[in-house]
Amino acid sequence: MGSSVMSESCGGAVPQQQLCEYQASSPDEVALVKWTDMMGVSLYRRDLHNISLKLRAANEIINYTILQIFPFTSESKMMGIIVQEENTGEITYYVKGADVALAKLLDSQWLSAECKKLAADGLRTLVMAKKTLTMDEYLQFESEYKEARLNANRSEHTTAILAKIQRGMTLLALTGVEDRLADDVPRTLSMLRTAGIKIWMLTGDKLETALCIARSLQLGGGAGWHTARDCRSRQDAHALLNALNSSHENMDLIIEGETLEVCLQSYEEEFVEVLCRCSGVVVARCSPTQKARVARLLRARKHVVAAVGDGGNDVAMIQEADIGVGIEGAEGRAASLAGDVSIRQFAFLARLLLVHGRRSAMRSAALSLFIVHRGLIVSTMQAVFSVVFYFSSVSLYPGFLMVGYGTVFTMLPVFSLVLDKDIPSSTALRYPQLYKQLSKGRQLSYKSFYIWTGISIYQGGVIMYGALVLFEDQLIHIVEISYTALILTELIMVALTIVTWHWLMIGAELVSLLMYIATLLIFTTYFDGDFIRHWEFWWKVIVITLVSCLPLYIVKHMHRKWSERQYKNIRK
Ligand SMILES: Nc1ncnc2c1ncn2[C@@H]1O[C@H](COP(=O)(O)OP(=O)(O)OP(=O)(O)O)[C@@H](O)[C@H]1O
Ligand SMILES: [Mg+2]
Repeated sequence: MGSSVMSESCGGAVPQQQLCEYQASSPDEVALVKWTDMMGVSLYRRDLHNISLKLRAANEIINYTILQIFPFTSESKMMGIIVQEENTGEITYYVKGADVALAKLLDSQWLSAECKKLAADGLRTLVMAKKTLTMDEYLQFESEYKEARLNANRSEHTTAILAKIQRGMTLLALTGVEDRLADDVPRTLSMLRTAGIKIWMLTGDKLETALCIARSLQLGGGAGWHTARDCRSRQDAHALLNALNSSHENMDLIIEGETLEVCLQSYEEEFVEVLCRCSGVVVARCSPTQKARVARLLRARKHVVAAVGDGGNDVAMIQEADIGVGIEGAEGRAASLAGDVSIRQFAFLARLLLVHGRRSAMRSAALSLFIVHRGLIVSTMQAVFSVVFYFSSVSLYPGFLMVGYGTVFTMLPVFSLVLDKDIPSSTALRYPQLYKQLSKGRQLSYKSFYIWTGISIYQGGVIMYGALVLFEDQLIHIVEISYTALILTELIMVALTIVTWHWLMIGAELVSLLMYIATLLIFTTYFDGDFIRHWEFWWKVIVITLVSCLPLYIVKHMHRKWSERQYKNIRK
């Protein structure tokens, strides 16, 4: 009955089961249509205006004309359709939706008890109901509905008109569809948890279904699931907050979207604090806006939020989060189009975060620090030069050399750092706890910034002071020696930083070096060509470069050996 269920190429003499592929906005609908097919009633044809059903046993085709469709919205949590049977002319209004929504229309004790039973088994429940309308009733409804849709306050008016024909509906069926988890989901979640990531599940499902799924996913890591009781008022929220505050530190909490809303309205700060203390959080019956709100609340408290979703109802949350990950799958492409990153399976999330995420954080940090280093070292040299020459404003290097320094001589090796891999992918996946180190922010902290500032000042000072005071008195020779030492220092520093060599990195280093040697030989205006051929030039350059780089190499080597022994052990 779903407006979005479509059957393709079902006509003709070919047995339809072999050709049909059903498509729908929700996988539940496909499951239901496939099930009726197995039972002998198949969806034979479906277009915008007609539905044909085939009763296999009687070899009979029943045609329906679609009179109205009421699409699913997360506010109403149901969808409806009005159809007219072609032969009898009977008009029927069918509705299917969440039990909470339909329970308001049906007076059935049986329904809620059965729903709970199905949900406790982890099944996604849908309730179906129908009502037969006379032609007069339908025509009156149609004209009122049309009018309501033209009204400025459209949604309010249409809801009121719909409520009118929804009176006196009869329960038709209750279905429970298993939302089977993909194979690797529990393993992926446990890897992410080991990586220090807190996992919250926000779902539109019933509380019982959500709890069952959360258990099978082993989502909680605490002392057991605590179900937050319903809250309707500020007093309820206060009582709940007190109860939660006094309960176990490490509990796992499951709460309904509406209750969460009430609690947040009155005690936002306190409640978010309680939620953050829990080791597992599940919000059931969560509307798309509530999902987005949760992401916003956490971001406002300086947590980094990655939202992962696969349905249209996750789009708002994905857009609200720091990192939105959309999964392309049975529920369409809305989430994957909205996300910053799109993946095909939930299991790829582990690789996305633990390998690529970790690596890009490391690489961005290394690149940023190197760019600081590259700029600061040459500024220090200019400063030393100016100070020695009585604060004169003479530029140490002519513009052409400065351009060369910033581009062809150093750019390729520095940028090739984005190809560096500190550990192989398999190791990053085998030891998710390595990801945890990122959260300490050591890669790009004030400390690392100051260390690199210190290194730049030391190296700039050594190169310039060495070239000036220790060895030379001719300006062109000072320029030549210091500039060569500077380029070599930068190339050596890149080489010292690289952990895993990529052939492009070797290429970048060699190309830069060759370019520089070629420049030395060709541009004799800036360099004294004869001096380069002198052994004196080279040993001076080598001594200065060694003094600037060797201490760093020793310190770095010792640091790696001593302080990161644990980390080094797993670096294969
Ligand atoms: N196409 C539909 N027709 C009728 N009812 C639906 C439809 N889609 C969802 N529902 C009902 O509305 C409820 C809320 O749906 P919603 O799409 O917000 O979340 P969900 O699909 O249950 O879970 P998730 O957030 O994990 O995707 C569902 O649990 C279901 O009972
Ligand atoms: Mg859904």
